[in-house]
Amino acid sequence: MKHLFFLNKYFYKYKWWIIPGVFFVIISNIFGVVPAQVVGHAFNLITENIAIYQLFDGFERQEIIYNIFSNSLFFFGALILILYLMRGLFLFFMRQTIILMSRHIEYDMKNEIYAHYQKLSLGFYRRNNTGDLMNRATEDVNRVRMYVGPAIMYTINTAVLFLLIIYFMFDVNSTLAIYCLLPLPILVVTIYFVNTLINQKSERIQEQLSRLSSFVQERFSGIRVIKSYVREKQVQDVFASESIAYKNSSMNLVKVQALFYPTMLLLVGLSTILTVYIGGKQVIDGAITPGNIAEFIVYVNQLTFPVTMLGWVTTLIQRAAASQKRINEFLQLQPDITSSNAEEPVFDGKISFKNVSFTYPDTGIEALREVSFEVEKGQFVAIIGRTGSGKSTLANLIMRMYDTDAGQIEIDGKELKNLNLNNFRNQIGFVPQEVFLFSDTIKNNIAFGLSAIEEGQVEQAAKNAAVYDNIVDFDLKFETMLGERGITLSGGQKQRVSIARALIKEPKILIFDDCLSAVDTKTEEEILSNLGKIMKGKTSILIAHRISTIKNADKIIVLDDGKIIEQGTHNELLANNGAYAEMYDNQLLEEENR
Ligand SMILES: Nc1ncnc2c1ncn2[C@@H]1O[C@H](COP(=O)(O)OP(=O)(O)OP(=O)(O)O)[C@@H](O)[C@H]1O
Repeated sequence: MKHLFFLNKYFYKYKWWIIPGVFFVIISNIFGVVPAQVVGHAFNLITENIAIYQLFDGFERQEIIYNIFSNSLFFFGALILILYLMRGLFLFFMRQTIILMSRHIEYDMKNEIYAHYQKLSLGFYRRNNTGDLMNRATEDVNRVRMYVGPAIMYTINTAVLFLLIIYFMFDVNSTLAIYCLLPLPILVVTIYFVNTLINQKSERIQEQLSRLSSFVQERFSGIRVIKSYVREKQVQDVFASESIAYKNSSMNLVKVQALFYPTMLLLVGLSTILTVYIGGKQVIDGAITPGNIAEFIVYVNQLTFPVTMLGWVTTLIQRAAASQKRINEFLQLQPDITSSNAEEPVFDGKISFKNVSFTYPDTGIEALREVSFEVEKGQFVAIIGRTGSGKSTLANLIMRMYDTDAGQIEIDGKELKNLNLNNFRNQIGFVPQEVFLFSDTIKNNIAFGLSAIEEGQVEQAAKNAAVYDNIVDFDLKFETMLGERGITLSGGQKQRVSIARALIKEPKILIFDDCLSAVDTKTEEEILSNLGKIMKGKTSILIAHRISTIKNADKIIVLDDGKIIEQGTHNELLANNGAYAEMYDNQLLEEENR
């Protein structure tokens, strides 16, 4: 329950919704309870008037008595109608305030969670799967909304109604009141247990459903593999067995649900029988009028629904508390990477690594060991090495996706940890190894890093990334949609769109993480020659596997098992006759054998 205290700040924020809301609940309940008394009076009127009417049988006055009697009845009928209309009106206001407030809170919470997620560092996204992150921001928020809206509304409603009815019941006759209310606690407890059972079963069904949907989603994404290995039948069988588990659980739930209403009606029926029986005895004793019995029956029926709701509300609150606990777990996480510096300098692009070591916290893999090197302003530096040697890790550290364990990274002589991170990242153009394009137009994908696009900027970036000719071949050119709703680009085209996205920013530091692997050597040369022009005077770091890509670099750093084993220019490294020279010979041999 304590987790729900987190929501108090929202109740405070929306106090001008909840206070009138409570007021409307009270008024609507007063209008809901008074008709029972009118029914009681009407009932008494009927019994008394019938007796008088019969007394005047055969007299002229009988007609007059009939008229008075029917007019009074009409008056009572109209009064009940007006009272219920007023109740309806205030119920409308109650929902318009409390339920609307819950929607506002839901909106605020989703935004708060989303904004917080974005602040958390890359490591957080590695540790938690996307499905879990999404569930907490959607399904869990929805459950919390059921608490801040319906649960609170029904609790206040039931409490107010209960107090009013109990007051009126005891005002009429306390013995009858006690007997009428006797079955209600049993109703609350029974409904609570049935509801808990229903919830447990629903939860299991929900889990099965999400397993089924992820299964379907994954298999459809991998449909090419399934078709080429002719595994449709096997996949279908797995799907059928998953579905049958879902079907059985659902049928199980229906059985419990079928118990719900009969149980409720049975207990309400019991209350009504008690009212009539005990009430009848009280009428014989002269303690109450027959109209009071009618009044009590209306009260009992009015209490049924709110009391049923109590059982439901209890489970709503329990579920909301569990959901809020999950939400809080992430909301209370502090980002590993923070920066408080507000300065916004323009960087020259000098980078120094001083004895930098880094171990991935989640796997314990030591990816970099005492790495030291310097990149001067405007230099073109290449990083090469076997797979898993730590090249991408090095790029991630330059962008401060992670903080180093030991040693330090300096940009223009200032420690990276002390820089304004957003300002720094804004001046970097990064092309990741695994291209990621959004389901959007090519134009928006290229201009992703810009707030405003100038005329011709996107086209120029596409030309620089040597992808312009491919794009203008599409019918919709730069407006072509990518992703699930649009076309699929080839691997090389994707890489080049991703390069254009980095180039359009005109970055001070450009980092290419092995992003030329899917382009042919001719296109690669074109891109590199364009880079030479665009990045003149600016720093470029190029991670690559092919020596042909990097042999013109000002400096080549050779990594092996997280350590720098050689660094220098192409010619210097060849003269060294070390690992680089060996790599070069091997690649030459491969080319000759092709
Ligand atoms: N996010 C991560 N969490 C844990 N370990 C990681 C992570 N990323 C990389 N590693 C590990 O760190 C080591 C270095 O990986 P890195 O991606 O830097 O190599 P690389 O030289 O870029 O390889 P490749 O040429 O194949 O891209 C590898 O052993 C890898 O398994």
